[in-house]
Amino acid sequence: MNKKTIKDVDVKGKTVFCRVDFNVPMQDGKITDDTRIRAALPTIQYLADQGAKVLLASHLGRPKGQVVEELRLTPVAKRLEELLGKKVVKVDEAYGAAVKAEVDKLNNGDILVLENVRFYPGEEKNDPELAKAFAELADLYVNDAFGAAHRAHASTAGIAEYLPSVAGFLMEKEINVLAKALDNPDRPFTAIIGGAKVKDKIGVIENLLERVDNLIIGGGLAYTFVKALGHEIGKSLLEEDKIELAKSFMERAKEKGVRFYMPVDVVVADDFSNDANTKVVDIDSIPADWEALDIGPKTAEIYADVIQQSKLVVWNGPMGVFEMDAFAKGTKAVAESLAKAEHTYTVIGGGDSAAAVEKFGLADKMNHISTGGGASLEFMEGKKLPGVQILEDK
Ligand SMILES: Nc1ncnc2c1ncn2[C@@H]1O[C@H](COP(=O)(O)OP(=O)(O)O)[C@@H](O)[C@H]1O
Ligand SMILES: O=C(OP(=O)(O)O)[C@H](O)COP(=O)(O)O
Repeated sequence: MNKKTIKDVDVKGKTVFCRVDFNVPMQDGKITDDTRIRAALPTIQYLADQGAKVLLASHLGRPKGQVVEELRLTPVAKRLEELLGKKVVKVDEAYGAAVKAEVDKLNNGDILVLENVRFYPGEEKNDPELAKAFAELADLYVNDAFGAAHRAHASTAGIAEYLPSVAGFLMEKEINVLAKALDNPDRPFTAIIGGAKVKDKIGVIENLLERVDNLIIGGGLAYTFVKALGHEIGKSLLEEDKIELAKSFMERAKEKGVRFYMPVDVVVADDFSNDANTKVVDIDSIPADWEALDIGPKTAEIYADVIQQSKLVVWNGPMGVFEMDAFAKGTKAVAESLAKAEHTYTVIGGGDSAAAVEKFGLADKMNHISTGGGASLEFMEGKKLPGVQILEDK
């Protein structure tokens, strides 16, 4: 990464406005997965150890510019305190006189968690007045919120106009892993693209086709490709208006010498439910009234073989409706193959694929699980992330 990081600046005695992505899943006021808090610890710990006064800013959920009691960052600050084993102060606003008064009380190495930045309408509008108000609290801006790096908001982008701005360690790691994969991959390089809609993955498939050796397609989006090959797909997901695009992707793969893998068999169901009747059929035999909700065992075996032979695999999107056990086998087989591939560097592109790997208890077997779903997707599309662009070049 050609951006300055916290290692390139002196932070001792400085007040640092550190944007993190503490947008964690919550249920009944409890954090159900603290991965994102843990992922930010190296930066927070380093800043504190170096003698900075650390202000932590994050969004939580989508409160749309107003205070939503359940979306306060208080439980997050508490969890952070437990993880760090040291006192963390929490304030109920994110800028202004009351916050400034708390900041003035901080000693070097102290940590203060600000309130949910999306309680203010200016945040998502990237309002310069709000950005300035955030900047007035601090001497330095650190962006460690990779998961929100595709958002040009006041605390992820605007603030950098008013303060020296550098990346945190999580941001640096995420960008380095993804950039290495796209620009200088170890080969064979395989991308596995699944999930629900072709529409959401067009940019990623387009960009990856220029870079990979193998492209594996699965999930609901596969059936638009299957249809494009002339097979009947019954009631499986279809985006009629993307059939021509699917054809053009397959043609482009041929031109580029990219091996394009599609399901050869599938699990079909007579209902979109865990207790539906199911059977495994070949890809050219999907019954008219049934829908394909997972890849079949032959397909899973082929995909697993390709994974074992790859040096680098990037995975985005499940192979089937993995939330229901009846249709989780294909996604599980891919996850297990990745877990077992010792000579393969495995990158999980956030979102549902990360959730699937967690669900199967295989997270610690992956080399890199991105903390950003949308952000890693946009990066893999070749888009510039605003939260990175605004940081100072090395
Ligand atoms: N064959 C299928 N039919 C319908 N939905 C599917 C199928 N395969 C996967 N899905 C659904 O796709 C969803 C994930 O899609 P998406 O949001 O595009 O993935 P990601 O979050 O990994 O980018 C999951 O909820 C999953 O149930
Ligand atoms: O959870 C997030 O996105 P993700 O689910 O795509 O990884 C980020 O915190 C960004 O949140 P947002 O999509 O409300 O801007």
